[in-house]
Amino acid sequence: MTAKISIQNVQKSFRIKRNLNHLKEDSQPLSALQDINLDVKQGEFMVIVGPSGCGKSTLLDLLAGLTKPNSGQILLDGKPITGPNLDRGIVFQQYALFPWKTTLSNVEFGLEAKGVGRKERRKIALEFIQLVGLSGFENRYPHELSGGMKQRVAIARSLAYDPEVLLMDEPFAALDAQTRETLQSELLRIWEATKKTIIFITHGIEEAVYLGQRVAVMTSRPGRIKQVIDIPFQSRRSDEDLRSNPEFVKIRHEVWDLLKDEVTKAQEQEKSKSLSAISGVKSSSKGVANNG
Ligand SMILES: Nc1ncnc2c1ncn2[C@@H]1O[C@H](COP(=O)(O)OP(=O)(O)OP(=O)(O)O)[C@@H](O)[C@H]1O
Repeated sequence: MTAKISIQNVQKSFRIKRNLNHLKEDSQPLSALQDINLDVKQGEFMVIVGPSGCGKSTLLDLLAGLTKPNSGQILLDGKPITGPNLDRGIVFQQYALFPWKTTLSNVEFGLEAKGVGRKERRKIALEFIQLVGLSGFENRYPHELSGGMKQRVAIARSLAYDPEVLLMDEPFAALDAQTRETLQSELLRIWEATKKTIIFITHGIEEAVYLGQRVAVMTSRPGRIKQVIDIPFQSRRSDEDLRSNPEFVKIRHEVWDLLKDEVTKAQEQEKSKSLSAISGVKSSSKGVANNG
């Protein structure tokens, strides 16, 4: 069976300036992603977890079609992704809502772009506002909503135009712990109701194990897929507190074991990046002084 999404031998690098002299030849490649191979099934909830700076957002941008890989390809239903399209919905960490539009208009926005008529648009938007638990807040503006509510609007907006795949880039990272947990279980309910394929990026291990049917663990930069772990829980939304279930705790440890060396490496990379940035600033300001 063809995978819904197939990431094949994907590499991505960026050119970064070595110092503040804006000379083209003074840039060097930074390898962000290397040899990424991952197939995601139709209707699957796939979580990608990795340390800071390992290339998670870069991977999501590639899936969204916002950037292109240097080599390799990403297929959606067997066809290469060549740019952004309404077949993929995206929810970012920052709410990305239009501040001048109400909840209803924000949710209707993608439908408008898809050419859905006014009456139908309203009907569909109201259904999704209800699905995310925001009935009664249709006429509120984003500044009148809490962080969690704004993220519900963003989810409703992405789902309303019926994308094939929902891409989520740390959507709950900016929320307080209680709101985050509530939205995690709400998201599972919404996923079960809509049967969408979801690719969810996080650096939270507990979040990954709670949400994912499979969890792909990434290495530190250049990001590769270190291992993909199957999460065996059938229904995660039972009354039982799954997070304290011994099996859950065991898998959480397993993911942490895979991740901890990568986190240490990522921290070392960050440290040396800051140091070279400082020395870059020093040498470039010296350059300016010498030139003067
Ligand atoms: N446009 C860009 N130009 C240059 N370097 C970039 C660009 N985008 C990302 N990078 C670099 O690529 C690497 C991966 O970045 P990315 O944002 O994908 O990581 P991440 O895993 O999402 O990090 P975090 O968890 O901290 O958000 C980082 O070293 C980052 O500095």
